[in-house]
Amino acid sequence: MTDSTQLNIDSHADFLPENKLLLNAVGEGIYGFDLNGNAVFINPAAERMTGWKNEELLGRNIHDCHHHSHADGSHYPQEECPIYNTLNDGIAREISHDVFWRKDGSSFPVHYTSTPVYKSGELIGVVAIFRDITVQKQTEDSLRQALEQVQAMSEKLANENHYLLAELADRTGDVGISGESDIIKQMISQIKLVANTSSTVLITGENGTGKELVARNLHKLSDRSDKPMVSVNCAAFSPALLESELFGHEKGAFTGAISRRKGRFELADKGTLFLDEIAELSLEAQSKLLRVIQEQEFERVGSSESIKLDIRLIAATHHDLLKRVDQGLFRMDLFYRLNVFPIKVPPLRERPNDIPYLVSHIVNELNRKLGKKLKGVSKQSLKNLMAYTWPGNVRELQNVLERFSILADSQILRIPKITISNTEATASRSRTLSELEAEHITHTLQQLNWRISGPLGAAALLGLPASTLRSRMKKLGIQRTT
Ligand SMILES: Nc1ncnc2c1ncn2[C@@H]1O[C@H](COP(=O)(O)OP(=O)(O)OP(=O)(O)O)[C@@H](O)[C@H]1O
Repeated sequence: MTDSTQLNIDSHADFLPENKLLLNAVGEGIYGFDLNGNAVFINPAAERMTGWKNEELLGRNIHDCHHHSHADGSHYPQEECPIYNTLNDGIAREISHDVFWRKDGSSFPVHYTSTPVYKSGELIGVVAIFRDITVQKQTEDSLRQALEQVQAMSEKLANENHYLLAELADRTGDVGISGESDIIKQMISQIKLVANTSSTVLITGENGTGKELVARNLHKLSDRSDKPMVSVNCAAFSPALLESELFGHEKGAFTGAISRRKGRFELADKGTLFLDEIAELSLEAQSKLLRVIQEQEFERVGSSESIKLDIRLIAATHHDLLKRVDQGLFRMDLFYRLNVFPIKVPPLRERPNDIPYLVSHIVNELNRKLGKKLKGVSKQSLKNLMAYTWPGNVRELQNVLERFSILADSQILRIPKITISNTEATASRSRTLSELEAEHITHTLQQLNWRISGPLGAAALLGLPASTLRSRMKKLGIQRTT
């Protein structure tokens, strides 16, 4: 039997390597065993690794010195030792999950081979060659740990992503418009009809009715849904800033333009641009917008280079735009360009039957937001909510439910009758809108002990910024009475 897994030598003396220099030079530890399992040579690397000296082991059965226990400390009987098994059956072995023990009682992981040695076809001993694989094991362990961490992180990210997508789907999904009234069903079918075209849509409706929600659904149901929907609230910028916000600017186009900046039009290319509060655009910005719509191209502020665009435009306003046209505040040609497909979002008072659906949707959202386990509202509460006229529409409903959710001490919300104060007492004479508004604001303030701002303040309940509420109070002459 001659193959690469056995050593063949001519004389017993040859079992001791002729070239001691070579034996001394190799980095692997080498033990030679005779047929009785006694050590016949030990190289310096083996001495270094185990701490056992040549003279301590020569002529001895050394399993008990360096191989007496498994890594967990349990006894390692000699009959099971691969090196001694090679002595018995002459079969070479390669082992990588084992430990050798040092003289000082510590152990180290080893990779070793046990190779039979033959002389004239007869087995005369075994050579064991071993390597300390501590560093390799440490590297493997840290790699495994790193992989486990990466896997845990990737699972966490996947879960978060799933959660965020679910939240997003709930906020903006194609079923995110709650309501079963005919008027809402009709609006949803209009959305589905026009979503997948490139037609410009003008969404009108009172504050808080869901115009932005409609815009998100139009984008989501369109074939542009994998591209961004970029929103701009035209009321949030001064005319000069709005222009650079929409069209971007070149470096140095005006004081403060320290670098070139892309505008929202460019960012929305191939996607949807949602211009909220469109009635607030200055006449100058209206002219520019008209040109972009007509020519599908524009220039950055401070540049003469035209940039081509492919944009689906959606605009929204709570104003009566035709009235603004009459007043000379809005360009008629722009109005007609925007009003290609009008969608009117009905006020909540025209669809009280949607309130139960909205309440259930909003309570679910509040449970997530506030970490509560609310089940809904009581029957009487639902009646009370359906009897109210909701000047602030769905946003006001959200605010009322949030306020009662924060205060709730049971899983079923109890909401008292919500009234515009003194409605009954003065019902016989018709009142102006300002009077009604003043009464409603005063009543709300009284209920909240005249707190204006903060989550439990009147501004939040009325769905207005605190600054707007203060200016409305000033205008309507409302002062604290209690
Ligand atoms: N039918 C609906 N189903 C579920 N949520 C709705 C519905 N309508 C409105 N909402 C929610 O009410 C809130 C107000 O809606 P949104 O911001 O779309 O109103 P808006 O008309 O754009 O208001 P504003 O004119 O003040 O900007 C949002 O949180 C929106 O998700």
